Formats: sequence, structure tokens, C-alpha cells
Amino acid sequence: MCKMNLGVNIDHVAVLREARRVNDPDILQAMFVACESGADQITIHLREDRRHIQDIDVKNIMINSKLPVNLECAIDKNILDIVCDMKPHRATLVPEKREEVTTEGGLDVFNHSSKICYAVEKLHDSLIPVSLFVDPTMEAMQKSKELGAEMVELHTGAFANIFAMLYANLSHSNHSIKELELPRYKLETMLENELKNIKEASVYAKKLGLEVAAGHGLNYANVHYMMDIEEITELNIGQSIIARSVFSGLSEAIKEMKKLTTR
Ligand SMILES: CC(=O)[C@@H](O)[C@H](O)COP(=O)(O)O
Ligand SMILES: NCC(=O)COP(=O)(O)O
Repeated sequence: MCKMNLGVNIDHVAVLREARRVNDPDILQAMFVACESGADQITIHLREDRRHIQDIDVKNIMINSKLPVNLECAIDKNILDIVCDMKPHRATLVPEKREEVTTEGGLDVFNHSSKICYAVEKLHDSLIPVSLFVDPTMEAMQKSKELGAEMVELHTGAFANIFAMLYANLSHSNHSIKELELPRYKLETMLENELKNIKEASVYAKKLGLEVAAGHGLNYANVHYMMDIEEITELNIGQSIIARSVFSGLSEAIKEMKKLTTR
């Protein structure tokens, strides 16, 4: 069995900070806690709209991190210039839409191949290894190899959404995913198919000599499926870890404030 590396995505600490535009919670503290707690990598996404991570965060994290930094970025000239300047241990190219809630799907490696090829070459010129965040299909693995990437990160969002509709009572909440409102037996088949796609894409990517990571929407209930796919050697997980930390820390935080406000 290969070792599985955990990349901890700390973007959502910055989401909370940006809600007040004060330096609390401190992204560097999140990075130190991740490092002390056994993370193998720090993952951050410098979005074009700067909704969470800011340029100064990338700089501070690059200066202070004892762990490798995986910097996710869109194929945009200004962003790529910043990434080349910051020299992270790896850049992961991801698709971005300004109005999206989160990254919806992988890079379109077929229709945007010349832009992607240019970005890969530019990053390589700055000695930065490149991963492509792609949907789990054999064709995308083949194309990623042709485009010169060293690694792929399989977008597990579709898998995670189907899992949530099946097992997290999402269908009964106002966050229900309308496109997935189907009978359970259909969702079960869809989940099986999605896992098959992830497995087949991983096997093929490894055969092509690509390193294989996976991420997006992975959480405490669904991550075990990824552990069964031995070709995957890295998981990048963010939102669920930050969400879980609220409840592992909320009680202590209230008690501490209660002490300060008791006469
Ligand atoms: C590319 C990816 O999957 C992560 O960067 C994720 O997108 C982070 O969260 P946000 O989508 O909220 O920026
Ligand atoms: N690339 C995926 C990632 O970094 C984390 O995604 P999520 O766990 O926040 O959905």
C-alpha cells in the first residue's frame, strides 16, 4: 500500500476572516496548526476574485510553511505571474467562474488545450511542477499527459454530491441538488459509476506516469472510498475539516468567553 498524503486546504479559514476583514482567524496560525497536526501539505487557492486567500497570504505562507505548498490557480496571466513569482512547491491549474459557489467540474482540457499548454510551460520555466484539476475520465488523463503535467487531481465533486444526496439527507434540506433529485436506486447506480470512473482514471493516469491526487467535497463520511483506490496518493481536503473544527472547538471557545464575562 502506498502512503496517502493529506493536503489541508485552509481557504475556508480565510473565508471566515474575510467576513469581517480583520486578521481573525489568522491564516498563518491555521497553517501552523495544520503542520503540527500531521498535514503533509498546505493547499490554498488564490482565486481571481480574492474571495478568501489574498496575495499577502500566499507570500506569508510561502515564507513560513515547513510543509510543501500546493497553490491552486486559474489560467489567467496576472495570477500566473504571481504564482511564478511565489514559487510554490506545486501549482494546480483549476477552472474558475466568477459567479460559482465553488469549483464546478474539472478543467476543460480539450477546448482550452492551448491556454493550458502555455500555462504549464510558463510554470515549468519557473521550475514549478504542475498538476491539472480534471474530471475523472480516461480521455482527460491522456490529454493531461500530452499537455505536460506531472500530476492530475481528480475532481471528486460529482461523487461527493451524489453521496450527499444519498446519505446526508441533503434532499430534504434547502441545499438539495435539484439535478440529483432521483430515486435512491438511481443515485446508488450513479455513485457506483462515479467510483468506477475515479478508479479507472487513477489506474490509467498512473500507467501514463502521472501522480494521482483527488479532492473536492471529501469529508469524514465519504473519504474512505478514496482510501480503497491505491493509485491515489494524495487527497486535498478543506471545507469539511474547517467545518468540523468549529464543533471540536466551539464548546471551549464559549467556556473561555464565559470565564471572561463572569463577575
Ligand atoms: C479547486 C478546489 O477544489 C478548491 O480550491 C476549492 O475550490 C476551494 O474552495 P472554494 O471553491 O470555496 O474556493
Ligand atoms: N482541490 C480540492 C481542495 O483543495 C479542497 O476542496 P474542499 O475539500 O474544500 O471541497
